[in-house]
Amino acid sequence: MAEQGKTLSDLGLTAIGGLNPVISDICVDSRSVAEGALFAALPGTQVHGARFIPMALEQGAAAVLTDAEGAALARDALETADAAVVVAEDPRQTLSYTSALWFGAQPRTMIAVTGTNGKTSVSTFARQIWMELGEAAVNLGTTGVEGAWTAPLNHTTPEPITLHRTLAAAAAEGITHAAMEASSHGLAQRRLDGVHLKAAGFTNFTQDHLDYHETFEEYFNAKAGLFTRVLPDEGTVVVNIDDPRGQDVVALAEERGQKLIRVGRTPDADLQLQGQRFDATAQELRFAYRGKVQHCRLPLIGGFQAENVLLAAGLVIACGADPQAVFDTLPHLGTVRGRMQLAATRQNGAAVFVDYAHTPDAVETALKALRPHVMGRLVVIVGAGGDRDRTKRPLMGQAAAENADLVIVSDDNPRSEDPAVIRQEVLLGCPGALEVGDRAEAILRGVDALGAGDALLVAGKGHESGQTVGDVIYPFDDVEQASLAVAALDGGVT
Ligand SMILES: CC(=O)N[C@H]1[C@@H](OP(=O)(O)OP(=O)(O)OC[C@H]2O[C@@H](n3ccc(=O)[nH]c3=O)[C@H](O)[C@@H]2O)O[C@H](CO)[C@@H](O)[C@@H]1O[C@H](C)C(=O)N[C@@H](C)C(=O)N[C@H](CCC(=O)O)C(=O)O
Ligand SMILES: Nc1ncnc2c1ncn2[C@@H]1O[C@H](COP(=O)(O)OP(=O)(O)OP(=O)(O)O)[C@@H](O)[C@H]1O
Ligand SMILES: N[C@H](CCC[C@H](N)C(=O)O)C(=O)O
Repeated sequence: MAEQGKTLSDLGLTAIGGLNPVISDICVDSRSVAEGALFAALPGTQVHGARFIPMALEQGAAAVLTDAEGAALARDALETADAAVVVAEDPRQTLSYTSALWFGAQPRTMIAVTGTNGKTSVSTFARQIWMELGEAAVNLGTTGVEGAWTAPLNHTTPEPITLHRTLAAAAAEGITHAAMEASSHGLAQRRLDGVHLKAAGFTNFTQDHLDYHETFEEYFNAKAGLFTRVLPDEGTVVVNIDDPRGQDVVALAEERGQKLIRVGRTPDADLQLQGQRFDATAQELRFAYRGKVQHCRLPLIGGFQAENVLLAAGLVIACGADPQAVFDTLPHLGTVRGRMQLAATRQNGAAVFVDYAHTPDAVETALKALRPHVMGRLVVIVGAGGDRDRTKRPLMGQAAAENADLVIVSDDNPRSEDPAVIRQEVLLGCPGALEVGDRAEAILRGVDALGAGDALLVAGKGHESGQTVGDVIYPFDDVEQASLAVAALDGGVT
């Protein structure tokens, strides 16, 4: 855990004029600055944190970390105070390195996964494989810290102070292995730059977050930073080469001389998926690792989960595990919370699945993946989040209409937006759909529509436990609502 009594130079920082105070704490929000703290005044999307330097100094900050713009903005306050001032070209990156030094410990074997979809799944499977092999492992991301030690997280990739506090706490609890999700926001903001990775994975690249990244290329470049900046030269890149952008990641790794494990269906894959057969609850896999054929029964729904599992296996192998021992764990893997999770079954055998598909590609992938497990019709509930990329809404509706037999458009975290307007934008892509704003009612209607052999996919919220309307988070759980709907219609059988 963080030691008191570290000086600026212990944290890798050099102040103008050589001041080197002992630091009591590090923080990014002026409202929580304590006496003797280092305040990182970061350029933000709304405001430059340097505006709050006077407030931080009044509260007793012993040092300020900022960029040249911040130093200029707060010149008067800084000139009259006796705090140490560190000016960095990229203060977010500097803060990441400083946070790593402040908290000190990290689990000794760490990997990170990036890509539009599949990060939570891959990091969860990697953690499950490690635990099956007897390692004390966790995964960190959208679903919090899970595994041999648990803790809640508010972000997929937490900002560096929270991240390193969590990694140090995990290490103190004896955790030796950690699989992390690297979101594009986290990478763009250099949140992972102080993390010591042995391997990094790439799942796929499709549309999301165009509200934050201005172009597709900027979005890809943010993700590429995991391989070009965060992973060291001696690290291993594990990449899904079936995705068109996977080849770009291969090229980046080759440029740096990093080791590579290619995963995919094509013959040049090191870990090659050769065949899949599906039944109601599982899939049989045939795959080969460097030419040696393997068979296993994977107790998971959805063909794409096999890609995620093989990527996870590749990452664990990249960290030194014996490949055959890794493959022997695969039949023991479990469903990732809220990802193609069987939530309830009707008396007539119809199944209700909950999935976190919240991008056009994920809606298409999830529906296509369910087809071979389902004999009858496919019903889907789809909606899009407020205050997020608007351009994906009609595309999500279209993906639903093209791949399901009945589409119900409902609400999914409208946040500050008018839910009816969001639904209209989704409906542009699926004009024939049923519109049921209230999500509990939509689930009830979806379950009611199921005949024998049919299935319902409740898409978008996965593991989430709330519905955010305005500033209020109402308790809401798709899995629970699915059970309630089945109980209401079938008389208590779930
Ligand atoms: C859009 C985004 O990523 N914002 C992050 C960014 O905030 P910002 O640039 O908007 O901050 P700002 O409001 O302009 O303020 C600038 C600076 O002034 C500071 N400040 C502000 C007010 C004040 O009174 N005093 C003060 O010191 C702020 O702490 C900040 O450092 O920098 C802050 C830390 O400095 C982050 O906490 C914040 O993450 C917010 C909370 C967030 O919600 N981010 C989401 C979008 C996110 O990162 N999501 C990803 C994506 C997940 C996915 O794949 O879907 C994730 O990894 O979770
Ligand atoms: N390999 C994949 N290819 C395409 N779609 C996928 C893949 N893996 C998962 N998905 C879809 O994406 C959804 C989210 O999966 P997961 O949570 O693993 O991704 P993620 O990248 O962590 O997303 P987020 O960062 O937004 O939480 C799943 O519920 C599924 O619908
Ligand atoms: N991490 C993603 C999750 C979206 C999940 C969906 N339920 C929504 O609220 O849009 C985001 O914040 O964009």
